[in-house]
Amino acid sequence: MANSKFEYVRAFERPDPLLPNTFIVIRLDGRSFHSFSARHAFTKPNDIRALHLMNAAAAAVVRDLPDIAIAYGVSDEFSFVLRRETTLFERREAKLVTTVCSSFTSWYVFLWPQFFPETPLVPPLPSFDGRAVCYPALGNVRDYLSWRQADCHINNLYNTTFWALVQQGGMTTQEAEEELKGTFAKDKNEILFSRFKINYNNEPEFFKKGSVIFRDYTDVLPSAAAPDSSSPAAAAATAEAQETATTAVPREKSKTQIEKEKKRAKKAQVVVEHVDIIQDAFWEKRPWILGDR
Ligand SMILES: Nc1nc2c(ncn2[C@@H]2O[C@H](COP(=O)(O)OP(=O)(O)OP(=O)(O)O)[C@@H](O)[C@H]2O)c(=O)[nH]1
Ligand SMILES: [Mg+2]
Ligand SMILES: [Mg+2]
Repeated sequence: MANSKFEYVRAFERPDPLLPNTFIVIRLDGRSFHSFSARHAFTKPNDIRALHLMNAAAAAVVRDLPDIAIAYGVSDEFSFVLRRETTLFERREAKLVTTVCSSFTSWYVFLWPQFFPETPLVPPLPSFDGRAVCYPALGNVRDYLSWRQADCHINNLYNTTFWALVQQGGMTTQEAEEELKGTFAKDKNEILFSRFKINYNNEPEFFKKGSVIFRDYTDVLPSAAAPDSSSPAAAAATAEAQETATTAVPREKSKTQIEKEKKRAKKAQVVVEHVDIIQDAFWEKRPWILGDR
């Protein structure tokens, strides 16, 4: 069809590709969830139904998009980490962020009745903002996820103590806030234990650690954790490491390799765990998550 005289407006659109060869983290956060949670009578400090709903929506997004290597969620936020070599949507920022954000929101609303059968959604309906950040090194992504998990711990310890003072200690919210001003973690642990017989260490891992979602390849790929160093694959990996040590050219994958990986990703189970991702153990056990596998 011939171009219309209006078509020149297209030239005003700006390309927005994200930096190549970097991990892409897309973080979503619920809009005004302070009032949304009150309007829907979430239990305090943690509403297990709401957290399961967040996880179910995030797991559905991870299933839809095999390029997501891992996701981490706490409270009303979720971070999705895309593989360094992803070419999904030509790495266009707006397309990536809006797709992840709107799919997540759709799933959240769609699944709501399963998790809140007695509580109909009341407008303003839930919405989420989203942003993308590129991280060049694996260490940066590890630190990003550690930052979110450390935040989860700090907030959960504060909220658990705050609501114990209010719900069990009979304080007003203002009094509880005053009581906790300037306290350190050990003080909050002490308040919980001495006044309410709560040992913070025994609180559910779900609340203390947040939720980690990833594909579990242990059944699909038994050798993932310990590749045989004499295998052709290991030799190729060494050759590639030597090459990238001098050139750092982003690795192009063949179509067959991409197809193979897609099939493998489809077979793998998407799991939700509440585990430490700050220490090395989680990553050493699952090298495929942020590595090249
Ligand atoms: N009661 C309850 N509230 C929760 C729970 N999870 C999240 N929230 C609420 O959601 C808020 C999330 O915090 P923020 O994301 O910083 O604040 P927000 O109100 O969503 O505001 P914006 O993100 O700036 O739009 C918390 O402060 C809580 O009030 C929960 O499990 N139970
Ligand atoms: Mg929010
Ligand atoms: Mg938040």
